[in-house]
Amino acid sequence: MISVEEAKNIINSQKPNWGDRKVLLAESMGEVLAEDISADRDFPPFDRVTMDGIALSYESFHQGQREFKVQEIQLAGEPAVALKNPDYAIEIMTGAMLSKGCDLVIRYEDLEFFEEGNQKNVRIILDSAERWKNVHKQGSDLGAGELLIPEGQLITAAEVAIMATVGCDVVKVQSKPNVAIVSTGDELVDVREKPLPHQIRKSNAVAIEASLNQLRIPNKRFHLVDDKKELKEKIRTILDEFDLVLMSGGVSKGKADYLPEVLEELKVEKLFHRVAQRPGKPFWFGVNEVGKQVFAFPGNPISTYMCFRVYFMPWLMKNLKREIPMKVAILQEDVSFKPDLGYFLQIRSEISVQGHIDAFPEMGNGSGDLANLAKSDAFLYLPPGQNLYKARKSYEYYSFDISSLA
Ligand SMILES: Nc1nc2c(c(=O)[nH]1)N[C@H]1C(S)=C(S)[C@@H](COP(=O)(O)OP(=O)(O)OC[C@H]3O[C@@H](n4cnc5c(N)ncnc54)[C@H](O)[C@@H]3O)O[C@H]1N2
Ligand code: MOO
Ligand SMILES: [Mg+2]
Repeated sequence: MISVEEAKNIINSQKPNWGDRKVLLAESMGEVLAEDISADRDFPPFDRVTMDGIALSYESFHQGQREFKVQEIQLAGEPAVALKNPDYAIEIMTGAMLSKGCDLVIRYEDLEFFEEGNQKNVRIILDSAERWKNVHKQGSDLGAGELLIPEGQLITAAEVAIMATVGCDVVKVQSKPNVAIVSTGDELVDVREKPLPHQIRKSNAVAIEASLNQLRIPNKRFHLVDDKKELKEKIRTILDEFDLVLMSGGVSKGKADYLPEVLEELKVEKLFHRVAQRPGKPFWFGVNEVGKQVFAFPGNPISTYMCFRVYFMPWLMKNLKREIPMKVAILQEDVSFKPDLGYFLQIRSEISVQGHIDAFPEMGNGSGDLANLAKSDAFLYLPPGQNLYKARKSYEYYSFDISSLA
């Protein structure tokens, strides 16, 4: 049996490759870039005027000239006009290409206009200005061909804006895994069915399906009966079709717990079976020859959900570049737990006035007590090696609410 930390390390050492696909830029938010994005031209692409005002020759201004004839108006979106000679200035707008022969822009706030006959003139009421004032010089941010966003970066609104400006209307992103969710067990009936006295509804697989749907991870749910031959045939096909498999039930020591055997017969190499934890001790994890992972969670509902949340979710999100930040919460009551196992305690959390997470134990009746899940909203990890966990200490915290990742 291995420790919680060892199990996490083994899972985290799996580096999956789910390939890539092309998506429309407008649908790329939250995806991970699968290509480098480079500048298609200089940033900015021309000497860009940054203030509404006039463009003129710096040399004339520097020599002390303060009055100029207004030659014409140049708006943003028009090709650059040429200054006739240094006695002229051109009225120019923010975003326009700097007029040819000009290397200074003075804003309207520093100008006075006056007429001489039909000629519109301008007077600059400013003592000094440097060359290129109010001009965002071509290529000053980045040169054409230089790297703007590296492959592997999460796409947020900032990346979308940059990609739009370099003309990427379609973008290559990392694919998300196509996940098979497999529940096993002859006692299980569908959610819509009315169970007979010896049956129960299959809640585990539905909870996983809903969580994956929230994160927009493609998935499909299967149910397999406790028959070794059928399990082997169906799991073989599922492994062919899907990138990874999440299973629930059938991994303990029962007479119908065939999964560890079946998976090894299908050449899924066992990387661990059994973790020193409660709940979830019989957790099985392996990988097949082509690198597809199988997470076989113990069937008790809290065990399945705990292993999904604590082991699978952080690994999945890390590989989608959406690392889940590790949080801690402060235990509010002493908790006694004797077995030498890591204990994932169900807790109800409250935010204290100081902004900490306070954790109130909601013990319930063990890993089959599904009803207790509704009273709690997170797991608190109490590491092995002690019998009494004192109040006011901080422990790793795993919230049930994953909506911030969606
Ligand atoms: N002799 C031993 N027996 C058991 C051990 C052990 O170490 N020695 N471990 C116990 C622990 S801990 C757990 S957890 C369970 C794990 O059992 P399995 O993974 O083999 O799961 P099943 O036997 O198929 O089912 C267990 C339990 O969970 C219910 N279940 C299963 N799937 C679902 C589902 N999709 N939705 C809702 N409920 C489900 C199932 O009906 C059983 O009640 O083994 C202990 N036994
Ligand atoms: O430890 Mo088992 O996971 O149900 O209680
Ligand atoms: Mg069993």
